[in-house]
Amino acid sequence: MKRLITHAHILTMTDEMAPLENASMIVEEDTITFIGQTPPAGEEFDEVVDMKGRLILPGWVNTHNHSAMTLLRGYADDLPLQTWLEEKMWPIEGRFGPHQVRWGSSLAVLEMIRGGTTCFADMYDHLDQVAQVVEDSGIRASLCRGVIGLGSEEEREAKRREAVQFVRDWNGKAGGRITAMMAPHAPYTCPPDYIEKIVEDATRLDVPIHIHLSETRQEVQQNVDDYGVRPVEHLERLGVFQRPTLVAHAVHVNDEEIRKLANHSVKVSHNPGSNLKLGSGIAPIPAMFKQGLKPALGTDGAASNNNLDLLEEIQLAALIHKGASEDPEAVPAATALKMGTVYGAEALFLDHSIGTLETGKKADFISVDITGPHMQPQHDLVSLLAYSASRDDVQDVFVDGVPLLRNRECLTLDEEQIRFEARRAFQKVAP
Ligand SMILES: CSC[C@H]1O[C@@H](n2cnc3c(O)ncnc32)[C@H](O)[C@@H]1O
Ligand SMILES: [Zn+2]
Repeated sequence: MKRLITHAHILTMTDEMAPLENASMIVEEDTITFIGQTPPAGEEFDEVVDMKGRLILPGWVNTHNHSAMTLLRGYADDLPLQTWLEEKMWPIEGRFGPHQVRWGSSLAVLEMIRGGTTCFADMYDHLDQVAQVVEDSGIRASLCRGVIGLGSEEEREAKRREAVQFVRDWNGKAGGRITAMMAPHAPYTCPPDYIEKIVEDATRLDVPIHIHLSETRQEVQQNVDDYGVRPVEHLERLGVFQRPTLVAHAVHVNDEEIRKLANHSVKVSHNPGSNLKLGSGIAPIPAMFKQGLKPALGTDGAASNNNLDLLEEIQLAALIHKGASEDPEAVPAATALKMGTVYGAEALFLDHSIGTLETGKKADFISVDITGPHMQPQHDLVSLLAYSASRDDVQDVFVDGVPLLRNRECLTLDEEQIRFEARRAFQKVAP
C-alpha cells in the first residue's frame, strides 16, 4: 500500500518545532518515505488523502499503564496510594482472570486509540491477553508481566517464570509491534534477592526493566527503614541500573538521586495526573531536565487517573511545573509535546523507529482537527496542542502505516462489544 497525504500541517517533532504548512507525506507499507512541500512527480498511489485543516504529528507514547485497570475506573477514588492498593485494588485484582484482563485492556486500547496514542507500555498480569489485544487492534506496545514478590517462595518463582515465558513468547511479535520488558513491581513489593534474580533474567533475555520508583514520601522512608538507603541507591546496589531501565513516577527523588539516574541513563515516566489524584506529590521534572534526563509521560492505570488521555498528561506537564516552581518558563509547550512523543519513544527504547516523523521511520502518526473554535487563531500550533486541544480533536490514527482510526471511526475494534463485555467482566468479579 502506497499512500499520499496532502495539504496538511506537519509537525515532525524533530529538532525543527515549526510545522510544515500545506505539506505532504508519503507512506509505503509501514514506513515514511517522504515528508516535504512538494512530493516527487510522476509517482502513483493506492490512496491520496486530503488532510486540509488537519495537523499531522507522531502518535502519543504512553510510557506507563496498567491497561486492564479500566475496569476499576471510579471504583475507589480519593485515597492515598498504599490504602488504595492494599484495601481496594489488590483484593479485587486478586479475582481478575484472563477474561477481565482481555476486556479491560480492550477498553483501554480503544480509549487510547481514540485519544491518539499509538504506543503504550503496560505492566500487569495475564499479559498474553493484553498482547493478543495489541496484536488484533494494530496498536504498538511494550509489555511486561508485573511481579509482586510478597507471597510464598513458590508463588514468587511461578510469577517470575511467567514473566520470562511472556518475553520468550511475545518479544518482537505482531510484526515487531510488541516488545517486552521485565517488571519487578516496586522496591517495597519485591525483596532484594528477588529483584536481583529478575535483573539476571532481563540480562539473559536482553530486555529492559520497568519498575515503580519513589512514588510516595512514605515508601522512600520505608525503604530507608528496611534497607538503610533510599530507593535509588537500593536499586543501584541491586544492579537494576546496569540494564536499560524505565522507572515510573520518581516523585520523591532528590538532586543526588536525579544525578544517579542521569548517570545511569535511566528513563523516567512522569505520571502527573495519577500523582496528583493519589496525592503523591509533583515530580521534580525541571530539575531532571537540568541534569540531562528527558522524562516521558504516562497515564498510569485508569483507576488512578481516571482516563488514558495522554494529551491531558502533556497539558498537565506543561502547567503544573510552572505553578509548582512559580516559573512560567518551566516545561514549555514544545517540551511537553516532546515528552509525549519523542522522549516517550526513547523511554521505551524505540526511538530508532518511532517518536518523530522522518523518512525511514515507522508510519505511526495522528491527525488533529485544527478547525474548531478553540483552535483559533493559529499563531502557534505547538501552543494550541499543549494548551487548547482536546482528545476529541484526534481524527485519524495510523500505526505501521495501517489506519486504526479514520475520521474518528475505529476500524480494528468493535466498540459496542467492548463496552458490553467490559461491563460484564467487572460484574463477574464485583464484591
Ligand atoms: C503487578 S501488576 C501491576 C500492579 O500495579 C498496581 N498499581 C497500579 N497503579 C499503581 C501505582 O500508581 N503505584 C504502584 N502500583 C500500582 C496495580 O494495582 C497492579 O497490582
Ligand atoms: Zn503504575
